[in-house]
Amino acid sequence: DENHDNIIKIIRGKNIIYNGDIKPLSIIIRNGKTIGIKDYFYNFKKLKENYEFIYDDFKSGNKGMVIMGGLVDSHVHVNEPGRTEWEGFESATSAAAAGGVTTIVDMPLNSSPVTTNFKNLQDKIESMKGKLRVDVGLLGGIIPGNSNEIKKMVLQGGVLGFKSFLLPSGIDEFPSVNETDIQEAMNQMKSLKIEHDKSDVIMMFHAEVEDPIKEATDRLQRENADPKLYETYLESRPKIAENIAINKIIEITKLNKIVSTHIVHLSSSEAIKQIRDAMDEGVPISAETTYNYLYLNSESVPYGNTLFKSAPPVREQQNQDLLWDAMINGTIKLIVSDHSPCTIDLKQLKADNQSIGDFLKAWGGISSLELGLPIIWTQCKNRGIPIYHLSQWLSDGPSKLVGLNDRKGSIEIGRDADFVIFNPNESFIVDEKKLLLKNKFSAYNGQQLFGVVYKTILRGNTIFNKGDEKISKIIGKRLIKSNLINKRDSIIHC
Ligand SMILES: NC(=O)NC(NC(N)=O)C(=O)[O-]
Ligand SMILES: [Zn+2]
Ligand SMILES: [Zn+2]
Repeated sequence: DENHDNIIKIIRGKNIIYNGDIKPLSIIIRNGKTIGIKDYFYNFKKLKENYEFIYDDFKSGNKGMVIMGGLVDSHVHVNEPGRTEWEGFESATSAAAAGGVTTIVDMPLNSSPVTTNFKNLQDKIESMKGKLRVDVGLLGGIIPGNSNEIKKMVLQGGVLGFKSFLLPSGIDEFPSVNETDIQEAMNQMKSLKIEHDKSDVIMMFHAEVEDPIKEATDRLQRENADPKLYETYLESRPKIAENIAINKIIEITKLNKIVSTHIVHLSSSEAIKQIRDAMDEGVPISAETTYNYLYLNSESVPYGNTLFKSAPPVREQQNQDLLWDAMINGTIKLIVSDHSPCTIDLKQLKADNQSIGDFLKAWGGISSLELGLPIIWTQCKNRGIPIYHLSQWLSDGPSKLVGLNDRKGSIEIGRDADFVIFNPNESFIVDEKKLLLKNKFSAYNGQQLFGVVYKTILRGNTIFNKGDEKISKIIGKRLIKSNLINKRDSIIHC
């Protein structure tokens, strides 16, 4: 395939993010892998073989371009098979490529069937064939009574981890779990770690409990609060719903010691301290936050614009600032999209962009997969945060979470030659109609963002150039953890 042509390819740039720094370098690539990182003025004749440039700003002039490892987005709801009118592998991986994202990890819902057993996993893998524009990893789902599916989904299905909800997910086929269900799953995960030589994978949780949300919602409805007012929705999902859930997960993780757990899409800044204290005690727990919680704030959500609805909710500006503090002090090490698109009617909106939706009835999920790099860079630029953090937070953090960091993440010898080339000083106004996503409605429409993607490279192959309206190379692969690839059990490949 495209990765065995044995030709030496070179990327030479003045501003390459490498090893926590940004400097002029030449990157040597062969068969889809980074095999050398040399000085900008390296004498390529030393290679003693033909080579070609993928990108070289020595002649063209740098024009401020920055090069970093391709983004890894470990929290994407692709929703295929089944709900392909919401998204699908073709549109999701095309949007990813246009956004400099070279790896995505698909959540076990809102596809139908949900990925909660080996058979459904095979259906999912079948549905991926001939569609992948970037590399894709899969997560399984933990629901009541399916813990007997865990080992097979890892050892033969190659899932990178599991996800479960502590309250209803919004999808009937994917019910929430209680402590008993979690412990049953944990027992299987421990066995994977001990009996199957460390074939352990990450266990992720949607961390909100239901009671505080029910109480708040009932009170708001008794008070006749306006459901089209974002404030009403925000009050219906108080931080304590996250704080209690996270405390439960920390206790379960402490009890089970060797199974690593992860809090997805942390929004409550009040939970940062308990997560940090647990991490400092050596509890194998981590947390992510999302592009949305680090860019948007509740004060700015327009009346009735349910495109801004997610669960947990986008909270106040002050909460956003505290999440940024947690990024900078290393409590939160990764930022993901939690791309959760749906059709516009499920948002209680019409396609006219003027309509007003009911936040309490609308689907919870914000669509942002294609915009992560400019969303986060714009915030970093405004907050004076050095640009090399992008590689740590948007590439290395997510790839470490799902055990892919031997191949995916920041630029490094031995890793896949995945890169994004972008201009951090150039801005654009988000035009939702130009997004490659299937449902072209965005909470970010009209925003001025800095960081224009010029080129995306997947394993040494250019898959996107600025201005491309479709991604024609279909060279994405399904990703399985390296220690499982050569397992005696037959891994099913897509
Ligand atoms: N079923 C979903 O897609 N849910 C997602 N929805 C959000 N975040 O609003 C999520 O991650 O919980
Ligand atoms: Zn969730
Ligand atoms: Zn999600």
